[in-house]
Amino acid sequence: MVNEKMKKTLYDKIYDSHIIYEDKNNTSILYIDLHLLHEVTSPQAFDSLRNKSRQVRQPKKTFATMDHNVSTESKDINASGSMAKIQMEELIKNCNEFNIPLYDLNNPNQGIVHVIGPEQGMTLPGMTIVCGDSHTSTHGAFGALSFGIGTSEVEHVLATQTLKQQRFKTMKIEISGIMQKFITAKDIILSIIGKLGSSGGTGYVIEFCGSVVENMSMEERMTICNMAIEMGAKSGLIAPDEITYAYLKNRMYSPYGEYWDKSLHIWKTLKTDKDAIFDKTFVINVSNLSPQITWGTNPDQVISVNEKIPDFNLFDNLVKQDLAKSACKYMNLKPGMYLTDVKVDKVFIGSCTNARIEDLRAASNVLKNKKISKNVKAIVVPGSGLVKREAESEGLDKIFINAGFEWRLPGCSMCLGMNNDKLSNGERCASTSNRNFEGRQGRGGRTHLVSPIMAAAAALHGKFFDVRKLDNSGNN
Ligand SMILES: CC(C)[C@H](C(=O)O)[C@@H](O)C(=O)O
Ligand code: SF4
Repeated sequence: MVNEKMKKTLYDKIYDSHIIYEDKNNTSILYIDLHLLHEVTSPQAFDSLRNKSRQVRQPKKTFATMDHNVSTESKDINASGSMAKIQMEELIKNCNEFNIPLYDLNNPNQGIVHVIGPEQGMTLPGMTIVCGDSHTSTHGAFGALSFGIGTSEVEHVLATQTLKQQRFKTMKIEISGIMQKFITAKDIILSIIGKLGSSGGTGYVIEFCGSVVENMSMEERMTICNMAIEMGAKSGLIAPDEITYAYLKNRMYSPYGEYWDKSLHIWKTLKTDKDAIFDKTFVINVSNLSPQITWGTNPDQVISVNEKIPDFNLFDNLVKQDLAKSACKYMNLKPGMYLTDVKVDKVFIGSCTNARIEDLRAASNVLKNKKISKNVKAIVVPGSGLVKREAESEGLDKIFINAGFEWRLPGCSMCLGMNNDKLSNGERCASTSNRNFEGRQGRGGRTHLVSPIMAAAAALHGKFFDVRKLDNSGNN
């Protein structure tokens, strides 16, 4: 148990303030402030609740959206096939029965759960937030303790608004240096995952800090926390500050009037104490960072755009060598190759990692007055209805469409291919999403994770391209 006089990390502060009960083995029951639901991981939880004749304890602290298998071409519930239809219909039925607000296909603000939570002001500093979805870590960008849970835990939270938890270890990742032009939050988090490995964060909640993080927008911070899970971490956290408050002011569910002032007062205490001790610390300077691209089937198999695919015989352990070998085979690549010599078939700009307004602004800026390669099929899928409308009001849709992209409806889409947006066998994709596992975007599909501007540059050239070398004169 943490001694009250001890200096605390931000994680400990949030954790401690939500304990309802803690036993001598440090197992706690935590109060949950916000529970987010989507169509894929909630149906069994509701069924089970119904079977036990239980109610949803706090329907007003629960929000649902349809995102994973919605069509991005039509608002028709039948458009993504029968399984998708069943899951969406179940969600509608369950939300009606239990009085839970639902962002359904016809809601103008429907979108990816991790995009709409923050933009509607549901996600607030100091909260505990859960969802049956691993990328719930995204909400940590606001200084909220947020993590993914399994379906039986979804049921438990629905019924009790609490969750059994163990205290996790804490890791501090300090990001310093200067972010050069064309280097994005995506490049930073990919390079951190590359250095620490896909299990480097296992057992930890990671607090990201340092001058680079302090200067980041909320969109950039969300990209960082979103991918903390890809290094195995329980969650990512960033202390709230003026940038956080400015983002949250006047959002739909943000506190207002005197509640805003009271909240600010509390939010300002949400910082790791000066001498608090982390279980592990990692420091990275990003001044010399180049744009990153994954070459393998795991987010930690990543290189700079100007590097060759590594000779895995030089890797220090056999497991890593084997993984790299099979990844190269699946990806149809060889050590020593440059990805800038490799053609792409599809480009996907979307997902809860990189489908927010700033991501679309950045990508469209690269595409302005240019045409994508004839050999590439490219889609842009805004993270939410709000992002889509905002982008359209700025004319970004026109830039994408004129360049040759398809401008789609919001959803998870080709991030995981649960709708019709998939890669075919052997197709290669420059994707702004967060996972590149075998078959992630469709059976036999080959995914390379990149930033939105690197994805746009790949679309223009028909192969991977160093976005820093783009000609701004209007030629590709
Ligand atoms: C479908 C869902 C359970 C899954 C997750 O938890 O992450 C999905 O969102 C993903 O990104 O793979
Ligand atoms: S966009 Fe991708 S990573 Fe995010 S919740 Fe949807 S499927 Fe999961």
